[in-house]
Amino acid sequence: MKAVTVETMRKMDETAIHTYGIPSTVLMEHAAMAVCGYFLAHIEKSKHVLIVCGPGNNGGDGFALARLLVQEGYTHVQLHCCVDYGHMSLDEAVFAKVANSYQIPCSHSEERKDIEQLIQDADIIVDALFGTGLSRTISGFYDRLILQINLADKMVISIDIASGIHGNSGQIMGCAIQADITLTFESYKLGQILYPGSAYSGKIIPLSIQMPKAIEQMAEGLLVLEDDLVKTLLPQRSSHSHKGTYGKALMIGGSKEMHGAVTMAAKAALRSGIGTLTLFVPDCITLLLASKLEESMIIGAASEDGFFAHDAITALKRILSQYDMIIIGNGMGRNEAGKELVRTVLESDRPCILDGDALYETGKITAALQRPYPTILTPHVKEMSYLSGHSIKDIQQDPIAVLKEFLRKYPFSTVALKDAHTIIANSQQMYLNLAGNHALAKGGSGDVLCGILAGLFGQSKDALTSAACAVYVHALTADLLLQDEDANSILPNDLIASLSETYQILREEE
Ligand SMILES: NC(=O)C1=CN([C@@H]2O[C@H](COP(=O)(O)OP(=O)(O)OC[C@H]3O[C@@H](n4cnc5c(N)ncnc54)[C@H](OP(=O)(O)O)[C@@H]3O)[C@@H](O)[C@H]2O)[C@@H](O)CC1
Ligand SMILES: [K+]
Repeated sequence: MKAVTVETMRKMDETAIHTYGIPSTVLMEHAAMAVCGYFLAHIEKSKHVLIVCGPGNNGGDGFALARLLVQEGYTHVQLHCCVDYGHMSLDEAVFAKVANSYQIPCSHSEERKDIEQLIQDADIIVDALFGTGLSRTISGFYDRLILQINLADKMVISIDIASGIHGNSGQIMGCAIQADITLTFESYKLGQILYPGSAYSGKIIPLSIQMPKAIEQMAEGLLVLEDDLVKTLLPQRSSHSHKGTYGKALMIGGSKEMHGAVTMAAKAALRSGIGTLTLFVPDCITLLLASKLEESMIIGAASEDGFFAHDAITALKRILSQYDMIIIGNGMGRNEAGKELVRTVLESDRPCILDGDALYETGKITAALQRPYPTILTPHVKEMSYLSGHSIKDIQQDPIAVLKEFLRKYPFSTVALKDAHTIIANSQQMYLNLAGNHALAKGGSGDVLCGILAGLFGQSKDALTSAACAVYVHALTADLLLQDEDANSILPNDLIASLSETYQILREEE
């Protein structure tokens, strides 16, 4: 499954229609059948269903759905149509006439109180106002209608995309339906993944409308991470292997006040298959870490006021080349010595992972990212702002454009841009993660992700796939924990303790 732009979705529709010769009304019927299938599985036939139809094919889906629901035995189906036949798209008019011939009640009133009554009588409102064809700010009658629906506090199911969200940017075009569920066709639309569109979409459920498989495979878009895909990307372990096979990693970080960050990153790396792990930490926390981590080696470097001191740089230069990969940043804090440690790593030829404070320091020396060696960065939006020079608002509005620009500048980099929906990208390809939940919004969660990434990268040596897998494993672990525990109480250490279960699930054969 991919997340695509409106233009790509339109091209996919056109290919199905013109190259494969599938009539557009057949696609619309398939769309309505898919939505009807959702109703049959989740919604009782006695519920009062109000379907509000706009002027385009999204409205056509609504009319086609009305007929199917009635045919399946739904007893209270009511349509509200916002335009007359003359102002409908051709396909919508076809299905509007069919619904009419079934004598499904259809209101056309623009009177506020009439619509209010329909809304009050409904248990479920189906939003078929606008789909991917929304082209301008919503105003007038539609604006009032959307407000009335939002205020009614009924269950709202949006067809394809919550009306009012711009399908590419996720911006709200004046106003938007606040959906509980969005049943989206064939591919996710970028706008429903990006903020603020994602906040209006409710739970997004993709449904197939039986397009030829090759169309989606060829389409340009972000690949959405799912169990089946991650199973194919996850590094395999071989029975003929030894610790050297799975990476010799050096993890640089920690400080007197943030030793927990490097500890959790280390534990997650160890539980994600790294071959050997050596920690390089300020010497004031060496003993503390030694008492918490038995499986890793620990090198204490010069410290000052609880952070790395300048002499740590010379020590690092002496040992750096002995390792296959470097991880730097977790709990390191921000000081001049830390910045020079980051520079030392970036000026070496070692593949590296930059996390936490190392991302902040890298923001001051971005030219060093032009290195021709694998470099994985795991910024959240604020850290991406340091790295890219773009404002947080710009990044949230168009993360894909910011990522593309960044990766054009630093083509050996791989970025996991962390947000509610993390995007993982290199200059060739992008993945999108939709798994995970708010239990992850806690200090230390990012360190666990970094550790998972280190473990997987040590095994696969492939920056993009290990970053994609790490993000998904981290998120899926939180989702699995949420089945039995409350989000308040799920801690980063619980994620580490549950990693084995997640890996087992992802290694299961179909
Ligand atoms: N193609 C296919 O094969 C399939 C497509 N499918 C379905 O079709 C949907 C896309 O259909 P669509 O392209 O007709 O767009 P949609 O959003 O329904 O309406 C566009 C209309 O709205 C109007 N309009 C726009 N903005 C406005 C505003 N602010 N205020 C007022 N009016 C506004 C616009 O006017 P115009 O810009 O032309 O002046 C035009 O009349 C897609 O999301 C999916 O649900 C499925 O059936 C599967 C097969
Ligand atoms: K809609």
